[in-house]
Amino acid sequence: MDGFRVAGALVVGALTAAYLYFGGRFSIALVIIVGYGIYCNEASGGSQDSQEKLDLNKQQKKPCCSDKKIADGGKKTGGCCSDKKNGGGKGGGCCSSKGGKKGGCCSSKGGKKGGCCSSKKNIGDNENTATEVEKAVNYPVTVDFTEVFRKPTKKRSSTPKVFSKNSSSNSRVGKKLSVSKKIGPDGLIKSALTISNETLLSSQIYVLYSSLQGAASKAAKSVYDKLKELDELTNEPKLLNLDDLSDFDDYFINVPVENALYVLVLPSYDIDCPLDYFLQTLEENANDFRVDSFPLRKLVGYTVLGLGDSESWPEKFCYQAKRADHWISRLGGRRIFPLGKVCMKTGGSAKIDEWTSLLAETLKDDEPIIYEYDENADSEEDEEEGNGSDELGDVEDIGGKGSNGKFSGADEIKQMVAKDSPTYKNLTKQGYKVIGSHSGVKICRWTKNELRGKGSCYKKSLFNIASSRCMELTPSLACSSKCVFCWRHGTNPVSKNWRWEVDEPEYILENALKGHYSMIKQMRGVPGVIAERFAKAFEVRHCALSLVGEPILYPHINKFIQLLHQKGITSFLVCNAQHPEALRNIVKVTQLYVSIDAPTKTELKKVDRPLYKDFWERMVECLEILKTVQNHQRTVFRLTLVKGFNMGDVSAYADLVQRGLPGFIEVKGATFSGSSDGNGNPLTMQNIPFYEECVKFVKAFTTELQRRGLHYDLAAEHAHSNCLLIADTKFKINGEWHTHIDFDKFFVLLNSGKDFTYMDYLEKTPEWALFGNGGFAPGNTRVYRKDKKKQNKENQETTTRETPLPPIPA
Ligand SMILES: Cc1cc2nc3c(=O)[nH]c(=O)nc-3n(C[C@H](O)[C@H](O)[C@H](O)COP(=O)(O)O)c2cc1C
Ligand code: SF4
Repeated sequence: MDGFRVAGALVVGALTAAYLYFGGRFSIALVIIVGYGIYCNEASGGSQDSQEKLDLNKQQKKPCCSDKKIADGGKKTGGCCSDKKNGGGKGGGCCSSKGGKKGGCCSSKGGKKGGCCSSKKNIGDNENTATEVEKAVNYPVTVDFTEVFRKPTKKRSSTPKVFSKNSSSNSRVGKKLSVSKKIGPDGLIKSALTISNETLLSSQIYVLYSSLQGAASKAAKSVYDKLKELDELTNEPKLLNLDDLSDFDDYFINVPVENALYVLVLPSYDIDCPLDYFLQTLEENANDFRVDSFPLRKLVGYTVLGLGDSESWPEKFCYQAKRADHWISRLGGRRIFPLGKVCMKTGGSAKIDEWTSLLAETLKDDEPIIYEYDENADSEEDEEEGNGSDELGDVEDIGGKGSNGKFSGADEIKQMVAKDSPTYKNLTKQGYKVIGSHSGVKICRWTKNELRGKGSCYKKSLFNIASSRCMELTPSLACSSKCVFCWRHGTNPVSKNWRWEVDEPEYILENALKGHYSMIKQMRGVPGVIAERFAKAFEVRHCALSLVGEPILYPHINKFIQLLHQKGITSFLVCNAQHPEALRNIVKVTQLYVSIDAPTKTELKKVDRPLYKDFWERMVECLEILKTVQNHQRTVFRLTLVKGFNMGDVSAYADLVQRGLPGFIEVKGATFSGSSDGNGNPLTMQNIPFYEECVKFVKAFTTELQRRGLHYDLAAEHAHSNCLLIADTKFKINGEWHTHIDFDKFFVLLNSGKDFTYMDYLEKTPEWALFGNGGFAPGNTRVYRKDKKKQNKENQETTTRETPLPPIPA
């Protein structure tokens, strides 16, 4: 066959040459030669060609040189190195075979199909296949860090420096972060992210802490001081208390600056504490489909230092720090240094120093920091099986596994204020009686004052309450806001919803009354106590449901109110306008308050620091409820004025009044409750308005309401506590204000079972309580403080600004 083709070629060649010799056209001669070539090729490859292609494909799935089958028997299929037969074969060239037409191999520049080794064209063709080959044999994948350790383009250095010893010429300049995927020996996909020390040193470090008793706050300060000493740092670190953050999302979904690095210093408590809310927020964000899956990838990195007590809480040692570490990692944070766990019982501060020094060294060290994580760890199953952890994460030992697959530490129903908690100690130290695990009573200073004939509270002036027979109580010490003027902020539990053990309403009322009466009893030796008032004080007539926290959070609030009424105790319920559903369902109360702490969304966020993201919508909904579903109640807007926060815009307040149409608007200047250090209350005396400023505000407010055609006017006042009352003019009957309450009538109506409204239990406002008359109740003797000028010798005060007062009364 070959001889025939050679002869044929000679004949065709000779004929073509003769054709040209006799003046034939060159193009036609070329066509003849090429046509013959194709003919020969078809004839020889013909039947074998398709099989050849198949074989070739098979070969491509295998490493070339070691393919025994090909080496032994391949004739026209792409052979390979050392295949002598194929060495000169036409169909399958190999090493150094320059002329191979098909299936070239090593160095084969011209190979067209199924090549190997360094044939450029073939490598390109087989790229995907090659990856599969690697996977199939589970080749170790080299993680290339080289592009990472380039100095970032910034002022610190003029010449780009290669930091890594592993760097190669392939590195791409300017990339700070490299992600390489590999399959670990366990078959799980792992990623390695690396970060340069230059990036760390030029980051903005935030030392964030939470502390109940001060240890974590001290530790955070020491970490902060130590990091501040690092000359290599471009930016001075910042020290922040987590309790002072008005919105965790500003730091844990968004980041304050693009080069932020967090160092968290966290204690652990197996009782309810503010840290719970922080952890709950992290967890919620990690599971919230509306939140970007890895919002904290924006961070340069983070690390957590946990403080705890391994002797007393061996199983829950630093469990909250571990949880924080876990959730930040789940949110995409890159751990740049291992979680520290320090037992504060044994050499705590030395260990904190050691951890901090190592952290500082790590920041400076230009060795690669490799952060590995298991991408499969995102599912709860993995958490359950402990797969979701890495060596540093150490998450599987955080509590046990709850029935729903979450950590038991998170699942356990805790007590809101357990007896051994710092909150409990704080409260009792300040004269509170904690009832059960979530309620509290405290005898109010006005109750004591009235017992001694020294004046009554503003509710006496505005609504006829007998302060000496009033019990101030909350069935929920926890709140869903962190108001700037709340003196309890920083230690009381915060939560959007109820998540604690629940005490029965009967139990709470019985023990609250016991607690209240025991506190009254203590007054018997106090000079000046009026015997008659003292005796009557053992028959509580009013219950101010406020004190601290959010009473409406308590799941049995309605039952509790009904129990009060059954005992002939009136109910003054104050709520924070964040729980519309609960408000909608609230039963008849003597007076229903809604706190309006600011007139606009921005200001409300600033003042109340609410936990709900839709806090404004919630408040607006509550106002609508007052106007509609609850319009049979005696409704009151309570405004607490804080200078510099919420005293600017009477018009915006008027908008809210239009929405809710309350019967009354009670305006009260905020009370100074101590300095901001420690309790997270940012107010100073400069934020406490003078009474004159409150009056000015109220007058402007009333004018604005009237300008809008709303029938409100200034009705009463209690100058002593910076308090004024604006009322709907429907309470001005025959030219006389009726802002007071006929309590007997209220109970008669309530017990009648008939429908009734607030207009059915009114009482005339006495002269002394009307606006302009000061509101100091008769039967009491005004006492001036020694250091205070007697501005008014009558039984009347004008301002409370000079002396810090106790917390805001109900
Ligand atoms: C009531 C209470 C509960 C505690 N629970 C734990 C705990 O579950 N795990 C732990 O490791 N440490 C626990 N501790 C120890 C504290 O975490 C440790 O004392 C820490 O230093 C307190 O920090 P702080 O002073 O900043 O609040 C508890 C301490 C108290 C008082
Ligand atoms: S201030 Fe509040 S708790 Fe105190 S007596 Fe007046 S209404 Fe009652």
